[in-house]
Amino acid sequence: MAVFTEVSTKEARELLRRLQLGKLLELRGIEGGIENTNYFVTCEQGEYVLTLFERLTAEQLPFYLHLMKHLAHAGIPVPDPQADKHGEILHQVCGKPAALATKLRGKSQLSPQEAHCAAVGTMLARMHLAASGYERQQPNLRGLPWWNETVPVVLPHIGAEPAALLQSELAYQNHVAASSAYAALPRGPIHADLFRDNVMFEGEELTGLFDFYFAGVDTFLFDLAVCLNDWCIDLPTGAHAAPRAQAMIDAYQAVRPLTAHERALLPAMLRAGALRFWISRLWDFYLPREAAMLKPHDPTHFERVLRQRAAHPVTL
Ligand SMILES: Nc1ncnc2c1ncn2[C@@H]1O[C@H](COP(=O)(O)OP(=O)(O)O)[C@@H](O)[C@H]1O
Ligand SMILES: N[C@@H](CCOP(=O)(O)O)C(=O)O
Repeated sequence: MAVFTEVSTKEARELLRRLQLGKLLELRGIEGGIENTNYFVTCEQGEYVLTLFERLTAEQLPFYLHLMKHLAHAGIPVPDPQADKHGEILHQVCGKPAALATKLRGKSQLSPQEAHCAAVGTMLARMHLAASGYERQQPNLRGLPWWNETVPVVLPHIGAEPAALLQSELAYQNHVAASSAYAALPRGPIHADLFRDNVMFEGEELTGLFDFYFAGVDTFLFDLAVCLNDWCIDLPTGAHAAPRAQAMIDAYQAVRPLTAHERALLPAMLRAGALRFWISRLWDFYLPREAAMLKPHDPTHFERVLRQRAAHPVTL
């Protein structure tokens, strides 16, 4: 379940009144997700998703919500946060920061084929181009500084062999980040967590991207690497799935061709993407939040992906 905070119909009605969206017809808690409280809200004006932010602060949220609005205006199918009569899109519900955004149609495609991977590649590149015009700045809060802070926190919990890999990979990524090739990578606002469960499909048509709450300014290549590491691998082994990866990369490049530096650094960013989620999963696993936290994701999955990426670099 992902209802950490119960929202009453009275509170939902009050929000709809402020947003002038008409009468509440249905309020239903959403089971998926691990970060926030989510409800489907049906009202006279349509269907929406109400999110109460459990971890992110009111200072961090405007970057994500305005990015979603910017992308929605640019024609990217993302949830569009609804404003009150003052133009405010960050609200308060049950004393927590909250947003009400349009509901996307479709459902997650958890067993993607080449056509789905191509659709993600196309939309990711379109999103990067559209996001380039977004002016607010916020770094990827799960980027290299967070890895450097968090690795020492999780190290005491894991065995000698994974600990050695974690430390050596972190050293390698610090080295890459200090290089001139890395400094030359195109960057802008990225989604940074575009896994299979954050994309909607109807058949082979991609109908939406959501869950922008790990977004931040980082390299576009890192975003592509995160997608390749989830959509284009064999999940049980973590091995690269070449046909799906080629479909995603070709579709991405048809919209935004990769630069020479991006092509050269793809193997390093595939390792960076695996390291990022290995660290966050270790952190969630060994230092879970109190109360209603769900079963954490398996950290060893991204250890396997990282080992595969290091042993079999993918070159373009
Ligand atoms: N805008 C949306 N349109 C349709 N469904 C949504 C939308 N936002 C969230 N959902 C549904 O809610 C679930 C949980 O949302 P998610 O953003 O992944 O939560 P969390 O941030 O807690 O991980 C998703 O799997 C999806 O089914
Ligand atoms: N995609 C991440 C976890 C983030 O969860 P989400 O439900 O908010 O996308 C992972 O797999 O570790």
